[in-house]
Amino acid sequence: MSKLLAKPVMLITGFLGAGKTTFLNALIQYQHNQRLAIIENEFGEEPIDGELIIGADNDIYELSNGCLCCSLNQDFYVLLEELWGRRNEFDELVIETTGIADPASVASPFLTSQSISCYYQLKRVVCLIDARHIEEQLKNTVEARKQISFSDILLITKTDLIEDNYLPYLENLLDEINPFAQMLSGNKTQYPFAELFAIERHAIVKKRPKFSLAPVPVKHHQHDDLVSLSFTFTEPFSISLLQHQLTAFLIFQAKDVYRVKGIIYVEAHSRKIIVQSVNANLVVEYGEEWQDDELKQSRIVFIGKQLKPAGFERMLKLCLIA
Ligand SMILES: Nc1nc2c(ncn2[C@@H]2O[C@H](COP(=O)(O)OP(=O)(O)OP(=O)(O)O)[C@@H](O)[C@H]2O)c(=O)[nH]1
Repeated sequence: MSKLLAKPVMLITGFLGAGKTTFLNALIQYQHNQRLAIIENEFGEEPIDGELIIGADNDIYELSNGCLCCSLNQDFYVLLEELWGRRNEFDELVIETTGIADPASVASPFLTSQSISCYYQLKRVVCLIDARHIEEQLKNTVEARKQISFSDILLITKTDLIEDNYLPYLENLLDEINPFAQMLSGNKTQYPFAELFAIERHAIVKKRPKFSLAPVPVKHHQHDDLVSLSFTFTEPFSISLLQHQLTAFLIFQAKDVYRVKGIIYVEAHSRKIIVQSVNANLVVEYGEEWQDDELKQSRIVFIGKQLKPAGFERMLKLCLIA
C-alpha cells in the first residue's frame, strides 16, 4: 500500500509529570481542524489521564493494563487494527506513553513490522522535558535518559519555572545525550507548534549514523523497582485534610514518590478536584463538573520506588469524611 495513505502517528514521551497531558490538550486546541485519535497508556491500574484530556470531539482510547513498552500486548495491535477500520474518522494518531516507557519499544512495531508500517507512519517522537526536574530525573532514573536518547524532538517545557540563563545549559546537557534531536522549548501557555510540525522523523534519521537505522528490538523489560498504587474511595474527601496530609507526606517522602495524581470527590463540590504532584510540589485544581449520572468517587494513584500500600491507605483514610 502506498505510504501516502498511511495514517501519520505522533508518539509523545517524557518522564512522569513532564507535562505530556498538558501538551496534548494544547495540541488538540492547536489542531482544532484536525481529527485526532488518541491512545493513552497509563502505568497505574486506574485510568486518570483520559479524563484530564479536554476535547470531546477526539476519540480517546485508554490502555491502562500495563506499560506499553514492556507489554506490547495484543490489545495494542487489536486497537491499531480497529482504528484502521475507522480510518476515515480521524486524520492523525497520537500515542501518549506512560512516563516511564521506553519509547523505542513502543515505536518498534511502526518501524520494524512491515504490515503495521504500511498502515501507520511514525512521523515524529516528541519527548517532553520538565525544565525544572530533568537533571534530578537523569541522576535518579534510567528511563528519562532512554526517552531523550530515542526521541526526534526534545521539547523542554515548564520554561516559566526556570531562570532564562538555565535554558542554554540545559540544551547543552540534552545535546550531549542526543545530538541528533531537534531542540525546542516552551511552556503550557505557549508551545512552538509550527516549528514542531515542520520537523519530521525521516529527515532526522537520515542524519544519524548508519547503525541506528537498524530495526529496534522490542525489549521485554519490567520496571522492577517502580510501583503504581491505585486507590478508589466512594466517601467524600475533606480537601483541606487531604492537601495537608499530601503536602506533609511529599516533604518527607518525595525522594521515593515520583508522581501523585488523583481525581477527588469532595463533599458539596459540584466539580471534580484534581490533585497532582511532580517531585515535592503539590498542585490542586478544579476539574470538570460531576455529571448527574456519574458515580461520584475518588481515584488516586501514587507512582514511585518500593511503595508500600498500607501506609498510603491509612493516610488517605484519615482525610475521608465519614
Ligand atoms: N508551570 C508549569 N506547569 C506545567 C507546565 N506543563 C505542565 N505543568 C503542570 O505539571 C503537572 C504535570 O503535568 P501533566 O501534563 O499531567 O504531566 P504528564 O507528563 O502527563 O504526567 P504523567 O502522565 O503522570 O507522566 C500538572 O500540574 C501541570 O499543570 C508548564 O509549562 N508550566
